Amino acid sequence: MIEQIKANFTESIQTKIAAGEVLPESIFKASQMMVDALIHGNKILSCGNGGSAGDAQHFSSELLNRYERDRPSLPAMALTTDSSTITSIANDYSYDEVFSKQVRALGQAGDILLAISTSGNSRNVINAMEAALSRDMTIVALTGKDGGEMAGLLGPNDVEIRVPSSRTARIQEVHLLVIHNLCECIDDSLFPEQDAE
Ligand SMILES: O=C(CO)[C@@H](O)[C@H](O)[C@H](O)[C@H](O)COP(=O)(O)O
Ligand SMILES: [Zn+2]
Repeated sequence: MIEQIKANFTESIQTKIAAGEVLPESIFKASQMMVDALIHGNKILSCGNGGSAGDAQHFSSELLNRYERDRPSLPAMALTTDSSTITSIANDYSYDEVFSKQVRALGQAGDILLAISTSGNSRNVINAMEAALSRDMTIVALTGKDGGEMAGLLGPNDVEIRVPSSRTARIQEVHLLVIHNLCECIDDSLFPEQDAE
């Protein structure tokens, strides 16, 4: 197991190095889409399953509260947190609808959906993207592997940030780094005068 643990560290580091070569432009583009939405009074909704649900909440908490510097709260909402809403939608309709029904209720034109899936094939995330497109929202998709079905849904105004790995855990580890970079770019763009701690 010790060798396996070491190999996991090595693989994670190598995945981050590979991602650092190919993802910075799309991360920056996604951050500027978010900045533009926030400047215009729009908000960011986020969703994903399992570890990606945690990532969706990690991102929204950093906008609603803060990332590294004191600055005003920014409007974001994870669609993964309201157990009453999620269980009733899953119970009465389908688990595939748990995010899309919330997007149709809360999403407004100009808002952004941060859609997170390592496979790109989670049906409830795909349905949330379709709901977002029907609401004239734009999409930032964090994916991995071959981008899955999610990659094929994106238009020219959307951004896919696809981690070059086929292993779910390694992809998730890079997704968190992507989220922190998005937060840093947003803060630098909107609040350049506030110093990071
Ligand atoms: O955290 C992990 C694995 O590291 C799991 O909970 C994982 O997120 C779940 O299996 C998800 O359902 C996978 O969904 P996705 O990334 O393919 O959309
Ligand atoms: Zn995990």
